[in-house]
Amino acid sequence: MPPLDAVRPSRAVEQPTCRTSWILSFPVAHHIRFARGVAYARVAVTAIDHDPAVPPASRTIRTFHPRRGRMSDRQNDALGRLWPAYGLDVPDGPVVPVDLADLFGRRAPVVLEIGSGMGDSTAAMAAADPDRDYLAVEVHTPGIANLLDLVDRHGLRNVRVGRGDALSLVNGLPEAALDAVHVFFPDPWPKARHHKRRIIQPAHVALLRSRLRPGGTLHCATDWAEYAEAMRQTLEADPGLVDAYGGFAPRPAYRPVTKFERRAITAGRPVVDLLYRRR
Ligand SMILES: C[S@@+](CC[C@H](N)C(=O)[O-])C[C@H]1O[C@@H](n2cnc3c(N)ncnc32)[C@H](O)[C@@H]1O
Repeated sequence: MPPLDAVRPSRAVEQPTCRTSWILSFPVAHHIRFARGVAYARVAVTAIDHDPAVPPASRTIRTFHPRRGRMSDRQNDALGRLWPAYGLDVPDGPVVPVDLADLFGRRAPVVLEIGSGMGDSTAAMAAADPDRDYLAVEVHTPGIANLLDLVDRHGLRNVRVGRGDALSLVNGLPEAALDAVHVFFPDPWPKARHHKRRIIQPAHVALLRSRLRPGGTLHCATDWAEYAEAMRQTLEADPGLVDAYGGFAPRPAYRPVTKFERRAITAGRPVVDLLYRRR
């Protein structure tokens, strides 16, 4: 079996059509279910329970760049075959409740990985940690397809892949639903006028924290020094979080070194980890 980071994209691809895609009209909420490996949408009329302490995250300012992608035949095939069983479309607009036990077919602690890129870290961590479920969220289709291919090749049953804005997905999760949230090497948006697009900012952190169980961890890593300091200040300022390490932490052994991180190391940019717990 090839190493987890051996896949290289090589061919242009259309956006996939997914059996879980649908258009929603407020106030009817739709509920995602998986049965016998097939995803389908069910109409439910439950109201969504918003935490009034959490300011709504902006729906117009995106934290990601639109990117074109190329995919290998293998990734195309993985996307077509595995999306119905492992994929979760995250629609824009109205909040859609996500039932994690339905999604994974069991009740286990869930790790949310925001911006999973090509999915190498997610696949490696999920393989090493079968007692927890991993929900990766990405907007970049080749990365999603690559992760599905890794899931297939490594026989991972504890991974699901969301396609869309992670903040929309998090809004649809119940309070305290997550064991951990990973935000590894988020886009740094270095220009001052773009800082509002950073994923680690007070409103987003409050939202993420609200979905962590008490004691659950928010783990961020970055190679961008100025963003690292801004992250530290933002996480310190959140009244519901406590620094689990006491400043920048060394890379925990469970976090694999990704291609992206290797590039940063080669370029001489030090990498820092930040680990905070929900009180
Ligand atoms: C710089 S890459 C890092 C990828 C990966 N974590 C790694 O370490 O290799 C950041 C990724 O986050 C994704 N991203 C940014 N904001 C997102 C959001 N709101 N929802 C889903 N994905 C997002 C981007 O598409 C991009 O692939």
